[in-house]
Order: sequence, then structure tokens, then C-alpha cells
Amino acid sequence: MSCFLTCVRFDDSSTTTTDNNNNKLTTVTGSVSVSNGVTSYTWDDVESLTSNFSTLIGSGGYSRIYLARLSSSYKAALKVHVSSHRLYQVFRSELEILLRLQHPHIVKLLGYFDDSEESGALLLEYLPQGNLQEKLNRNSKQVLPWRNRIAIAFQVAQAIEHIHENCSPQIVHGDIKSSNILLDNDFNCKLCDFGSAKVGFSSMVQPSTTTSPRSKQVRMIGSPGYTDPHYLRTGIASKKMDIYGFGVVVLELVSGKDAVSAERGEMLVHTAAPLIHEILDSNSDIGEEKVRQFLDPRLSRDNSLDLEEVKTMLGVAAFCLRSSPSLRPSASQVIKTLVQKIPSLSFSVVGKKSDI
Ligand SMILES: Nc1ncnc2c1ncn2[C@@H]1O[C@H](COP(=O)(O)OP(=O)(O)OP(=O)(O)O)[C@@H](O)[C@H]1O
Repeated sequence: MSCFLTCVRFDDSSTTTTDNNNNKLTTVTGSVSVSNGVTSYTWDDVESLTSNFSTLIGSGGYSRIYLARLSSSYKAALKVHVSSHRLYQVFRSELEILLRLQHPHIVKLLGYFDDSEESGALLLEYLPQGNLQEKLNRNSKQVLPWRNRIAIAFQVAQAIEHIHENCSPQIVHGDIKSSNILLDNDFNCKLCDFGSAKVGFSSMVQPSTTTSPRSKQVRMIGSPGYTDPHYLRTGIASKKMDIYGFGVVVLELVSGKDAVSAERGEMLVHTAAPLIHEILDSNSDIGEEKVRQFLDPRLSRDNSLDLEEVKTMLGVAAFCLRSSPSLRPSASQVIKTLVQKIPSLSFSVVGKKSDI
């Protein structure tokens, strides 16, 4: 994979360019164009693009995300990985994967900084509405309409299908959760954070825990409330662990609840377990009353709400959350079910052509 990073081409003319609206982009010294229109930046560039890291827009376990400006109207997000040798490997892995990906529902890489030792930063397209978890939060001023919720589920399924089925070698994201789903102003979504992703054969390999005490310190991937119990038991990362995480996201979209409740620490998959069992036992045919009890109460005045669609979403979640990974659907089966049962979604199917 390292060939993606060695195909670097110096290009003096790239320092002044224009965006889609013909606005002049910031001239940065020392930047270098690499493949797919991605630019390699120096640390001075990074400081200037972020006005010395003046606006923090997000943070995660391993990084801080700052607002960057490529022109007065063209914003970007700069993800700076915490400086350490181990996290440098996480940065490199995320960079190499993003360099290979181009999909309407996967966050776009615009550039990066790499000191080749322990510091790195990714310049990403900016998603102004933040992440899905914040949008679904009860304290969010705006209630995300039902129509947008089904579109988001559908778009995330398309992003997962792309990495699982259209990329060679395949990619397992490893951390599908609502805070890794970013929203634009129209509430279209993009999957982000490929820091836990596994590529190809490595995604099927169980981490060794037998050879030495040091090798027992395997970094488990995933986040509380979303982690596939099968992965927790075996340590084997597979595509079906992404499908499990997707199932939890669908429960969040329907219920408006967090994957782990902030007040009581209760997991949504546990709260939803009786309903899920009933769906699996009765083959989706559950009573309206039970559906309404689980549904986000803020949707009660939403004209776009359709209880049959809610049942479809719950049925999809139930199958994605089955304890045996082999009984969970693939991403393309999820897409097929959604299109069959919610015909309005078929207008937004993204072409299947691989970009890799
Ligand atoms: N391109 C972007 N545009 C807007 N906001 C972003 C962007 N990228 C990240 N963010 C914000 O920063 C948060 C953290 O980003 P990200 O998940 O990539 O960081 P991380 O360190 O990998 O987190 P984690 O702890 O999940 O591994 C996101 O949930 C989102 O709120």
C-alpha cells in the first residue's frame, strides 16, 4: 500500500488554485500535489490554513479537529492526530485508506501533513452540520425529520457496501457509530474516521494473544454500545462487525436515543432486545403500539412519518444485530431491502462503479 504515498509529484503551479465557485484558494508555500487531487502540506501550511488552530470543531480519542480555510468561502476540517509513535501508525493507516476512497457518502480527503515520524494531520472536506449523534441528541434545537433519517440509513449502507464489496482489497471500517457519520446542510451524510479500519486479509485475522505477554496488548477496535459481541469474544474483525454497528445506528435513528444512555449507562441494544426478538420471531409483523413505544417521541408531529417504514427500519436493525455474524445481511442485502420496501429511496441509489 505504501506506493500510494511514494507517487509524489512536485507541482509549483498548484500553490494557487480555484474552488468550484472560482474563488482563489489560499496560496500555501511548499505544498505538493499527490494523486487524486490530494495535496501534501508542510506544518507551516497547516498553521496558516487553520489560523494557528483557532477553531476547534470536534475531538475524538486520538485526534482534534480544527476548522481550516482554503479560501474565504471554502472551508475544510483538519484532523490532527495526537503525536505519538503508535498513533502515527493510526494516522498512516487512515491516510492510506482515504487516498484510495472516492464515494459520495465517504468523507473526502483534500490533503495531509506527514512528518514521517510521529505527527500527522488530514485535511478533509468540511461537513457543516457536524455528526449524527449530536443531531439526534434531545438537546439539539432541530428535530431530524423521518425522511432524512431513512435517507441517512440508506446512504450509510451505500458507503459500507462500497468499502465491503466494491473495493479490492475489501475494507472493514471497524467503528461504525453515529458520531462517525457527518452531515451536510441538506442532511446528506458521509462516513468518516477510518482510523480503526482493516484492509483485505488482515480484517479476517484474529490478533495473536498466545506468543508473548506483550502481544496480549492487542488494540481492540470499536466503541461502547456499538461493538459486535462476536468480535469481543473472538477478536476477529469482519465485515459483519460493521453491519452490527450499522444496526445500532438504525436503532438510534428510529428511537432518537444514544447507543449508551448518558444518565444510566444502559445500552440501546439491551433496551431494544425484547422488541428485536419479537421482530425476529414474528418476521417483522409487530403491533403498532410497540413500534410507537420505541419511536422517537419528537417524530409524533412529523408529517413524513410512515409507520410501515419504521417497521422496515426496525426489521433491518434486528437482522443486522443477530448474534451469529453469518445470519446478518450484507450491506447490499440491506440496500435491496430498503429499496424494495421504501420505494422513494430508489431515486438516491449511488452508482456501483468502483473508484479504486
Ligand atoms: N470533516 C469534518 N467536518 C466536520 N466535523 C468533523 C469532520 N471530521 C470530524 N469532525 C468532528 O470531529 C469528531 C471526531 O472526529 P473523528 O471521529 O474523525 O476523530 P477520532 O479521533 O478518530 O475519534 P474516535 O474517538 O471516534 O476514534 C466527529 O464526530 C465530528 O463531530
